[in-house]
Amino acid sequence: MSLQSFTYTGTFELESGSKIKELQIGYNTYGTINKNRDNVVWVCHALTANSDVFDWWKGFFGENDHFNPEEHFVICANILGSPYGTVNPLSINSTTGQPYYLAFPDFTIRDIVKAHKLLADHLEITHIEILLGGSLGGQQALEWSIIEPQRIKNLILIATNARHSPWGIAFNESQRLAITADRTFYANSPDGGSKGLKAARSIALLSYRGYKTYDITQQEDDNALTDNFKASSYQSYQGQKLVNRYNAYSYWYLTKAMDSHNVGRGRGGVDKALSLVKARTLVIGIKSDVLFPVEEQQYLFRHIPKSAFAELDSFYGHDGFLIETQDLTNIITSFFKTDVKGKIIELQKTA
Ligand SMILES: CC(=O)SCCNC(=O)CCNC(=O)[C@H](O)C(C)(C)COP(=O)(O)OP(=O)(O)OC[C@H]1O[C@@H](n2cnc3c(N)ncnc32)[C@H](O)[C@@H]1OP(=O)(O)O
Ligand SMILES: N[C@@H](CCO)C(=O)O
Repeated sequence: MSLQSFTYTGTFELESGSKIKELQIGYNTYGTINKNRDNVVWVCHALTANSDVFDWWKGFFGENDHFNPEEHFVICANILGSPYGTVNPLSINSTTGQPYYLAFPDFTIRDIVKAHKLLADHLEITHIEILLGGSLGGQQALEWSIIEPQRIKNLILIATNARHSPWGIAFNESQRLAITADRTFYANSPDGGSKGLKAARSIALLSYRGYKTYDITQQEDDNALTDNFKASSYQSYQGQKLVNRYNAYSYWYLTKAMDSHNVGRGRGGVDKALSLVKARTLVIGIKSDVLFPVEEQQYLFRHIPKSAFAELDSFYGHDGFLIETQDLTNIITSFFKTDVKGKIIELQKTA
């Protein structure tokens, strides 16, 4: 179904104590909820995706895919701060009548999840059969499973972590430095900071892919070349591709939200928080992921009570979670066929 919208008319209080009035949330649904209300699949999207999961996760979500509207009622909501239908820095601040831009309040992964909860309540979804997400989406899914263990039956965490790492924060800070080096960022206009955003995305790409990805896809045949390399134009192209569909303000705030992720904050530490997850959990890591290395998912596996672990082999690195849809389908199919506790799922490769 096309983009739908829900506006929470109460005052939405953020973890920082700041408040947002009239929280608008854009979301997509696919399929129909069944009589027992036990076919809900809720997807938490990653950094720059949107609620149209049938568009960006094709091969995994779609008419003829593993998660299809015939069997499942799929929901994906645009996250707080993202520019695809939910309140974000380019939205009009009802108090001033002007767009927020840099007056948008800082928010955390917990605030993003709090908005998901409001939407779930509004849609009367008391039971989520499967909650899943990769990367920043996995951070939300994990956080949600800790605060509402009764609502979530199965949890699938892909290429994610319990607490954002110093390495991940450093990548985000370098991207923010690129954005703020573009002084137009402070102009508070829809395309402010575009050049900075382009540079930021090219930095991010280095963490989403890896040496091997570039070696395979951007290798030169011409030994005589001294300039104008494919790898250079690729960086520039990917940076511009994001500028064409996103804005520097949402990106800046969302990278800050990612940095804030720590399930142990105020809960007596990460291990204690992970022990609160009641969902039957599948944790998937990607061998070549340099941003969320597989040790982070093994850690989740060791500390979430009813969990299984699988490793996915992809030369794409972290972004493999968006691309290796057949392998994801195979792993998830195996997971739902077995009753697992502390099980390592071997990936069954299809020819
Ligand atoms: C409204 C919307 O568009 S929403 C978009 C949805 N996006 C999301 O949800 C975010 C999540 N998705 C992603 O991050 C990405 O789409 C991924 C990871 C799934 C795939 O990344 P892609 O950029 O498609 O793949 P890849 O890294 O192979 O790059 C291919 C692109 O780079 C171009 N390219 C490849 N090599 C070069 C080069 N040397 N120089 C210039 N361009 C190059 C290709 O022509 C291709 O261009 P296209 O995207 O216009 O077709
Ligand atoms: N490529 C992903 C970020 C990595 O999780 C996105 O742009 O959402």
